[in-house]
Amino acid sequence: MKNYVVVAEDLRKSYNGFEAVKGISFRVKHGIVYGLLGPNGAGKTTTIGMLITLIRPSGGRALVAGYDVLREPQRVRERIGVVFQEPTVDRDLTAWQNMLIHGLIYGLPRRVVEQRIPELLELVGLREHMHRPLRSFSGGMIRRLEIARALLNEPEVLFLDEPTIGLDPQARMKVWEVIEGLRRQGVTVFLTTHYMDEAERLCDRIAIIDHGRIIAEGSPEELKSLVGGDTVYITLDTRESAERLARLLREKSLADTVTVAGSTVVLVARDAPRLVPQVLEAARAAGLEVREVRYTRPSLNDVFVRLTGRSLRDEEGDWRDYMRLRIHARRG
Ligand SMILES: Nc1ncnc2c1ncn2[C@@H]1O[C@H](COP(=O)(O)OP(=O)(O)OP(=O)(O)O)[C@@H](O)[C@H]1O
Repeated sequence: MKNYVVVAEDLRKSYNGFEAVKGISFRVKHGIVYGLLGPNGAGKTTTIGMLITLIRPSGGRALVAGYDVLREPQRVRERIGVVFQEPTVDRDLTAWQNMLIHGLIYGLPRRVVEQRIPELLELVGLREHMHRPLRSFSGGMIRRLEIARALLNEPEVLFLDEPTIGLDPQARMKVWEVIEGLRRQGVTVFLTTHYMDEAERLCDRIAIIDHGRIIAEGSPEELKSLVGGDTVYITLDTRESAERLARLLREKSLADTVTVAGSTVVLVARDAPRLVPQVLEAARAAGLEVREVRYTRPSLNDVFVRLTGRSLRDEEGDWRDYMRLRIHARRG
């Protein structure tokens, strides 16, 4: 257990008989960015709430920084940093004042806090705005300030609940850069998100959560390998050439599946970057003219669709659910 900063074992939460988190287990090692990825309502905020000791689990257990969230909540709180979905700053105060008050409430010595504020604001790119009231800050700047503030007590793990929700693309990018910087410095981060690009870019490991259950866990690469592989498209000059190449590739068993669509050979294989040179060499040796090669790698959304039959993208999910409801309504 010593190697892990966060351990959840069969963790559960019911709200008046409704089980929002249905017995989840995972372990987070030191120094990594760990993501809980899932659609709205999957149970992410409830899970983070239990880990940060704000929501009382109905069952199972969780250890954070080595302490039990139910039995030693105070010890847990001293060792974590938290940024909530909704900002919890005082907009009439400056960045510096917000941080100072937080540090003092935490019981840190004033001298230590005053020394750390400029360092941390530097880390999140806000040092030159230190003495401006937050009223003049954008949403992205406030989020970065909250990250800096949550680091004041040098937490063993930083919890971020949907760190870029509601931010414009540029502001999201800056928050991502801050999180990447923390990872380089070895800070352990536990974040929730429903954005798969965010999870894919930031996380070393991801647990995909749906309807209160973890349905898959692993590195982004491991998760994507569940989909079955990359798709490679090789376009030749004619259909006959494509069929000749397809026969050759089948004989060599280079790919899991080989099909022909017009003058294009379509392959599904585990590792496209390794396969493509071999395919080109086979084509060249047979005197076939390759006009275009491209490949796509599976996304985390493909993984989610494969596991649940639904898309992780909100709009699509909502639309599908809506259509399903309508179809049921008509049938009914
Ligand atoms: N205090 C509560 N009382 C009753 N039901 C709740 C409560 N809090 C959450 N829920 C329900 O539990 C389920 C999980 O909610 P939760 O907020 O943990 O999901 P989430 O994945 O974080 O989604 P979001 O990002 O939209 O908050 C949802 O169906 C939600 O309606």
